[in-house]
Amino acid sequence: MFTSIIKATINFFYTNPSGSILNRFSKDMGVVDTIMPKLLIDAVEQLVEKLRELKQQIKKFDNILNHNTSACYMYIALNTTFGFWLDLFCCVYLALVTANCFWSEDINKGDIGLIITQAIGLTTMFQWGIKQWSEFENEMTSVERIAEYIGIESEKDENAKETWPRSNDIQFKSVTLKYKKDIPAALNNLSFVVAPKEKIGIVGRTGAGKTSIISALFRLVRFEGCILIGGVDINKVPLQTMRSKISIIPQDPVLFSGSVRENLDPFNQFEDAKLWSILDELDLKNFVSNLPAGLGSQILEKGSNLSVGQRQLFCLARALLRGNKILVLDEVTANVDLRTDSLIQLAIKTKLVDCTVLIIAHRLHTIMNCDKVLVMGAGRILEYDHPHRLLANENGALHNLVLKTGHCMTNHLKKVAEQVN
Ligand SMILES: Nc1ncnc2c1ncn2[C@@H]1O[C@H](COP(=O)(O)OP(=O)(O)OP(=O)(O)O)[C@@H](O)[C@H]1O
Repeated sequence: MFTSIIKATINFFYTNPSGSILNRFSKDMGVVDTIMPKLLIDAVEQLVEKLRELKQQIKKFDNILNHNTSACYMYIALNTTFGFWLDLFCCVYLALVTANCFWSEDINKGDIGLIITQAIGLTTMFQWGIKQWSEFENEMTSVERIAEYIGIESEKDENAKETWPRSNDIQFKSVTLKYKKDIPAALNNLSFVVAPKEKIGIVGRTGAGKTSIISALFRLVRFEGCILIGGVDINKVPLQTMRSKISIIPQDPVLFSGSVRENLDPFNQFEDAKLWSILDELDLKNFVSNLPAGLGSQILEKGSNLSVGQRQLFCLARALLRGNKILVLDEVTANVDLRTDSLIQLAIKTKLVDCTVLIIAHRLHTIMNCDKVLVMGAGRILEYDHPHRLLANENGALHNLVLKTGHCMTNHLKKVAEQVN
């Protein structure tokens, strides 16, 4: 660089300021002399280090491969040796049998052939049996490995509270639920309290958010805010425990292919007498006892050999058996005849006295006996009070809903108005 600069044309010195030329001789030369060699050395060191690690890895791999191959080799060698000794043993046995045939005078000559072929058949069977047994023994390692995992220590469920819930009150605190980010919330800052043993009817137009309340209660969808049952945040209770303590009878009742007994008591926890008494209470006793095998009679997948009403009643029977203190009925009476409807209403009144019951209803008369009615609209609470008090308010949401349901309920409304007056 120095020689080139010395021999440079004068034009170069006109166009390049002396500071810039000095910079090449000071800073740039400094970088080339001090920093670059260090960087290069570091880079090469890293490469060498990697190569060394790679070499070690290859050694390790070779070692492991050697172990594996020697184990395989031992296995094959042992198998071959075992086969060899087995063959030898059988040969000795055959030789002894044959020799015995020749030396023994009692044996007919014609039988000798038969004895030898039978002995050969026997040894073949013996060899095959022993080989299969030894294979079986070898494969037992899989059983051992499975057994090892069966016995592993389970994670301790610190939060599992057998006693939960101590009381069956439900409290929604500012619950907001959104199914997707870019759509409006299905529940909007919802807060209400259900006292223990209260029967609450949940009504509202389609899409108002009734089912979403249940989705939040069962933690089917994530929500903001909190829901307390018995004073405990349900998010802090293990999901399995939480769901097992709330019974739900969905609109489409869940029955599976199996006996009546299995459908009522899937975990076989109750005596037949208890099952019959529940069936009796729900007016199903006659029906089941007239079936060919009583409690052992078959119910088809989804209960397709039962009417919708019977399916609902069977589900209700199952819920009653479980004895959970919180029950959710989702549009239960929407598709049933009036008799089944009144049976379900009666069961709620008489059998579920100690239970907190949430009833989502389209048929408004079904929730008129409830302690309170929650009227939903666009994910918010429009009204929440005793049904008769709500009906008395002519501008109220429930009053309007009832007016839209037609003649039968309007009469009911008149009666209520008379009672209130
Ligand atoms: N899985 C879902 N994904 C996206 N949006 C949903 C989903 N389920 C419900 N929604 C929306 O959330 C809102 C409330 O629905 P929800 O099912 O709670 O109403 P509902 O009152 O039970 O209605 P219905 O009486 O017709 O059953 C509706 O706008 C609905 O479109």
